Amino acid sequence: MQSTLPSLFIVGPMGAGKTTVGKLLAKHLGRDFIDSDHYICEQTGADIPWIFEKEGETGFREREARAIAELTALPNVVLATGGGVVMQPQNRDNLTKQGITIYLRANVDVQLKRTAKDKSRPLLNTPNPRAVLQSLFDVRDPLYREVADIVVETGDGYPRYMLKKIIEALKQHYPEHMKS
Ligand SMILES: Nc1ncnc2c1ncn2[C@@H]1O[C@H](COP(=O)(O)OP(=O)(O)O)[C@@H](O)[C@H]1O
Ligand SMILES: O=C(O)C1=C[C@@H](OP(=O)(O)O)[C@@H](O)[C@H](O)C1
Ligand SMILES: [Mg+2]
Repeated sequence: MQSTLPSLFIVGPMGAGKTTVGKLLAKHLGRDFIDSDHYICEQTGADIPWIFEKEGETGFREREARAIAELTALPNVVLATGGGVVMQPQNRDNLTKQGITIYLRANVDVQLKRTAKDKSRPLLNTPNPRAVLQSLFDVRDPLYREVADIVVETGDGYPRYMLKKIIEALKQHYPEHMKS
């Protein structure tokens, strides 16, 4: 029975497809979808570039930690997080204890391609986004792995294919929750 499946949290780097695939996953499971970045923007009444500009990354991380504490406590949701969520121990703790965490893993080439045109990620507003993505990946990949119950590799597959892979992984890891 799907109703007993805990809340699902999606982590991974910028451009992995957390927001896009998370929405599809929520729809497929008939659950509410929440994106922590959207939630933070709603609560703040401002977008992410504005928060970074006025409050710095530190201000954004404080808002993010409060949002994650609230959102990971909700039952029956699919929650897409921002790529930096794993940097704070209290976020890792909340993700680990309150639901099933899926690491959507993407290499730097894929991340670069998918984030190139979008200017809403302040950390990539730099002359060398590839170098930034690589150094973030080096630091964060072990932390994503630390919190993840499931790791799903995203290559060239379209969002629908990623959805299929996640459903297959959930069925394999949690057959008791995923009888269809
Ligand atoms: N599997 C995929 N294949 C192709 N494009 C994708 C895929 N997943 C996401 N995208 C595209 O990549 C961009 C970033 O996706 P997004 O969901 O915002 O990533 P994240 O939330 O992990 O940063 C969007 O333009 C989205 O349409
Ligand atoms: O990797 C990061 O530190 C960030 C990722 C972004 O979310 P996405 O991973 O959804 O792009 C957003 O939270 C913010 O720009 C910071
Ligand atoms: Mg996102």
